[in-house]
Amino acid sequence: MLKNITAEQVAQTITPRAPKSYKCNYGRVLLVGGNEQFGGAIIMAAEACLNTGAGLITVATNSINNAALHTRIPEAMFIDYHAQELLVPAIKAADIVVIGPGLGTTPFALELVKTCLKLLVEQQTCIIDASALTISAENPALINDCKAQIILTPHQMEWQRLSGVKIAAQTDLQNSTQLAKLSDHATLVLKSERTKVYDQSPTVWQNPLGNPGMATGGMGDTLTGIIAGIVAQFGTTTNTVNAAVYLHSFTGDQIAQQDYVVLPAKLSHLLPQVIQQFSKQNA
Ligand SMILES: NC(=O)C1=CN([C@@H]2O[C@H](COP(=O)(O)OP(=O)(O)OC[C@H]3O[C@@H](n4cnc5c(N)ncnc54)[C@H](O)[C@@H]3O)[C@@H](O)[C@H]2O)[C@@H](O)CC1
Ligand SMILES: Nc1ncnc2c1ncn2[C@@H]1O[C@H](COP(=O)(O)OP(=O)(O)O)[C@@H](O)[C@H]1O
Ligand SMILES: [Mg+2]
Repeated sequence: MLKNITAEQVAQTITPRAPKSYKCNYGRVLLVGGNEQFGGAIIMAAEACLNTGAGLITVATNSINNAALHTRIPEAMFIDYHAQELLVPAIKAADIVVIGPGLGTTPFALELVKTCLKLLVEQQTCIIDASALTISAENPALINDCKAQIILTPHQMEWQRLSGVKIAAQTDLQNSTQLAKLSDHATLVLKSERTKVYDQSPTVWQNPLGNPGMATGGMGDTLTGIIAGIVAQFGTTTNTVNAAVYLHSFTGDQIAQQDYVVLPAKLSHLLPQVIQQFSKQNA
């Protein structure tokens, strides 16, 4: 059954912060990605995650990206992703691990995906995006064996690679069947001009918002960061994933009222205001 995500559901999910709280109440997120070529992808994901309100953010990336990361968001901590002795404890300490934006598909990237997916446990959430999806397409057991709660965020070509379902044949029934084969505890955010969210139930959720100004590089990296930030604070459920998808497009639509193209950085900067607006609706 196809249902639209609604503003009311989002407002119910995004609750105001408790006065007696501190950073560790809002989730510890580790973002892994960004090679020599694609550092911007993991920085955009981290910036969106920060602006969504995650309590503590660490970025494990190529060291070449450190200066750019800290120029943009000094709030984020940095780990060189080659440093196993730092990476392994960071994976174990995280509530949420994002893997893939700008990671590339080299043998080293494959080793990183393996390290993350094998170490994670049931209480953690892993958001698998971009290059990590392409890598998993070649190594499907990685997702199947991962114990963490899984959120997959493919665009249509990434989903074709991962599921084997051709873009033209990506109907709800096919996607649900293929998702269940990949993992019995994964949520699928299948991105398009009208993104749909699939869990292991017969209900498929459709995002009613979004605009073609959002068709620009980095927009999916930004969504990944928002999903990480929302689930870090409000738990991993279909509702929280839906809320993140909705907030991303809602913010993009606000910007497109004036702007021809929706820049990911601008979307990220508007997020704290938009999320505050939703949090106050049921206060
Ligand atoms: N500033 C940066 O550093 C950026 C780096 N990026 C990274 O670049 C790497 C490759 O990702 P890409 O997605 O660019 O490349 P992919 O090769 O995974 O996907 C692009 C290909 O898919 C096809 N395609 C079909 N339907 C599509 C759809 N609905 N949306 C998108 N593509 C569709 C395109 O024609 C193209 O051939 C990833 O690691 C990604 O994170 C991107 O996130 C863009 C920004
Ligand atoms: N025409 C469109 N209308 C609405 N949303 C769009 C449109 N084109 C792209 N998007 C959104 O932009 C994002 C693109 O994701 P992705 O292709 O992974 O980007 P990138 O990897 O470059 O960051 C998705 O969230 C998608 O829903
Ligand atoms: Mg992408």
